[in-house]
This record gives sequence, structure tokens and C-alpha cells, in this order.
Amino acid sequence: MNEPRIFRPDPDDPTRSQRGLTEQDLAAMPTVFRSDLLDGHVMLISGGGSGMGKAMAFLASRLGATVAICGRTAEKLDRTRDAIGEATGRTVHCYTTNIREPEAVEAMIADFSDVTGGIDTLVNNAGGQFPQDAIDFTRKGWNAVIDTNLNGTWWMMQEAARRWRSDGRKGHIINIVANVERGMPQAAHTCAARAGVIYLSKTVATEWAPHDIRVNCIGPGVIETEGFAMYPEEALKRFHKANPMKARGNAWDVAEQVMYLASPAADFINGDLIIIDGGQAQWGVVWPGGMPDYFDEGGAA
Ligand SMILES: CCC/C=C/C(=O)SCCNC(=O)CCNC(=O)[C@H](O)C(C)(C)COP(=O)([O-])OP(=O)([O-])OC[C@H]1O[C@@H](n2cnc3c(N)ncnc32)[C@H](O)[C@@H]1OP(=O)([O-])[O-]
Ligand SMILES: NC(=O)C1=CN([C@@H]2O[C@H](COP(=O)(O)OP(=O)(O)OC[C@H]3O[C@@H](n4cnc5c(N)ncnc54)[C@H](OP(=O)(O)O)[C@@H]3O)[C@@H](O)[C@H]2O)C=CC1
Repeated sequence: MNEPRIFRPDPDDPTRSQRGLTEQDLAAMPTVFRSDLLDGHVMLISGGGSGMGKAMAFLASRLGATVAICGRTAEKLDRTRDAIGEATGRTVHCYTTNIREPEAVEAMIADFSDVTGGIDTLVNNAGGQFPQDAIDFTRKGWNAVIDTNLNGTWWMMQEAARRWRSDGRKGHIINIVANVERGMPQAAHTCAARAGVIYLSKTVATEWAPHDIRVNCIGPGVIETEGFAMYPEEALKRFHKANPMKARGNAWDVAEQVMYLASPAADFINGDLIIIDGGQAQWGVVWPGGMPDYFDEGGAA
């Protein structure tokens, strides 16, 4: 009983050949949820071709949901669809959609709603950034990160809400943001965008309550995924030191939280931000570009 439920690889183990959970892991990971929890549930997950989104797509399918995933790279989506089909026998719908294009978002939400009869949960997980000191951001780089994480998330939210309103159907939005409580050095662009999404979500959680639409956010800390390819080794080797558990989370930690929020157990949760970070918010700092010498003199992480 004292064994950890989910195996956490040693971040310092040089023999680790890949980052994040494999498709075999995602097909077999134990879950606390019963296997028919999401029977009849319809879920759209952006960025579902890799990392946390892929783990969510696996788990939702294993729990009986009808799932669609979107992203910019068709091969990643197809591979995920095939792996989930093989593991669960369920068909995942794929949309090669850039969330930065509002017309494409509108078409995707219309199509998936028509095909399934209506979406129950939208998970806005697509996003990302590159590590850089804010003073050096180019205009194009700043715009790319804001357009992806703030505008792209908003097009998805607004389109889903409009469809739910016109269909007279209830809905739920879960936005995957980040742990921005104490800022995020070397990622100020994403920090600005995610803070925007958090307060946008809190605002429309009230505005949209009369339409029976709930909106919540999840703020992951350091979660080991393929996305870590964006960061230099000198930064990666410290990531687990940013929380008092001195561990990296994994995609299953976040996927299970999403399923809880999508389940009837969470029906009264609205306008909230749930942090999954092993205590990082209280203690550590992530340096996605590597800790500058100035700060490397003891203190937190
Ligand atoms: C921190 C720990 C916690 C968080 C972890 C995670 O989130 S893990 C998940 C991590 N997963 C992800 O982050 C996945 C998703 N992330 C992405 O797709 C990109 O990071 C994106 C959000 C910038 C979108 O970009 P896009 O589709 O528009 O592609 P584009 O390539 O055309 O870039 C546009 C401009 O941005 C600039 N610029 C870009 N890279 C760098 C750099 N390394 N350096 C400096 N600048 C950079 C540059 O100006 C470039 O224009 P240029 O000079 O080329 O003409
Ligand atoms: N891993 C971590 O420690 C943390 C991650 N996060 C956030 O969690 C989310 C998932 O990250 P993670 O799984 O780790 O990383 P990944 O890089 O694996 O996932 C990001 C996904 O988003 C998709 N995506 C990116 N831009 C777009 C776009 N414009 N339109 C559609 N899809 C897009 C990517 O696919 P494609 O490139 O094919 O479009 C990819 O599948 C991201 O928003 C990330 O920033 C937040 C805090 C910590």
C-alpha cells in the first residue's frame, strides 16, 4: 500500500530514453474511475495528439466517452487515434485544426456537434511557449504565444458556448493553463496569456451560468511530456526541484483530474482553478531556460 500508485521515473536517470508516458502506459495505467463513468459523454480535447491531451484522450475513451482531438499535425492525431482504437476499440475523431484560426475552430465545433448530437466537455489543452527572457522577445514571438494560448483558447470557448446556447444544451469548459501564481520567469508571454485565460474563465463562469455552462481551469506544474523537448537540458535537470515533493508530475495526474471535473462528481465546481503541481506554488520557481547565475545561490529551487 505504500508503493506510489503511479511510477515516477528518476529525473536524474541517464538511461531514460523518452519523455512522458508511452502509448502502452496510457493503455494500461491504473485508474481510480469505474470503466463506464463517461458512457455517452462527448469530449473535445485540443492538442490531443501528444502529452497531456493524448493521456486525456486515452483515459476518456477507456471510460466510455466519445472523443475528438485536434492539433496542427495530422500524423500525431492519426497515430493517437490508431493507438486508442487498438487499446479500447473506440473511434476517436480527428480534426487537423489550428486553434488560432477562428473560422476553422467554428467549423470543427459545428461538425463534431452535428456528428455526435452535442459536445458535453471541451478541454482547451493546446498551447505552449518557448523559454526566453522577456526583454528579448521578438514581436512575432510574443504574438505567437499570445495568439495560441489566449486568443486560440478564447475562439474555442466562445464557439462552444454559442453552440450550446443555440442548442439549449448544457456544457462544460476545462482550460489547461499553468501555475502562474508567482509569475513565470523566462515565460512571461505564456504567463500573461494564462493569467488572461484564468480571469476570462472566472468571468464567463458567471456570465454563462444562465446558459448552464460551467468553466474551470487546471494549472499544471512540471508535468513530464514530449513538450519538454522545448527546454534545454540545463533547465530540465532542475524542473523537479521546483516543488517540495522533488518530483515531476505525469500526464496521468492531469488526465485523471480532467475526468473528475467532467464527471457528475464535479457538477458544483465552477469558475475554479485547480493546481496540480506537488506544492510548487508555495515553494519553488521553474526556470524553463535554465537558472541564471544571479539566482543560483541557494534559496528555493
Ligand atoms: C515552463 C515549464 C512549464 C511549462 C511546460 C510546457 O508548457 S511544456 C509544453 C510545451 N509545448 C509547446 O510549447 C508546444 C507548442 N509550442 C509552439 O507551437 C510554439 O512554441 C509557439 C507557441 C511559439 C507557436 O509557434 P508558431 O506555431 O507560430 O511557430 P514558429 O516556430 O513560427 O514561431 C513563431 C515565432 O516565435 C518565436 N520563437 C519560436 N521559438 C522560439 C525560441 N525557441 N526562441 C526564441 N523565439 C522563438 C520566433 O520569433 C518565431 O518566429 P521566427 O523567428 O521563426 O520567424
Ligand atoms: N508539461 C508541462 O509541464 C506543462 C504544460 N502546460 C501546458 O499544458 C498543455 C499541454 O502540454 P504538454 O502536453 O506538456 O505539451 P505538448 O507540446 O505535447 O502539447 C501541446 C499540444 O498542443 C498542440 N498545439 C499547439 N499549438 C496549437 C495550435 N495553434 N492549434 C492546435 N493545436 C496546437 C500541439 O500539437 P501540434 O503542434 O501538432 O499543433 C500539441 O499536441 C499546453 O498548453 C502546455 O503549455 C502547462 C504547464 C506545465
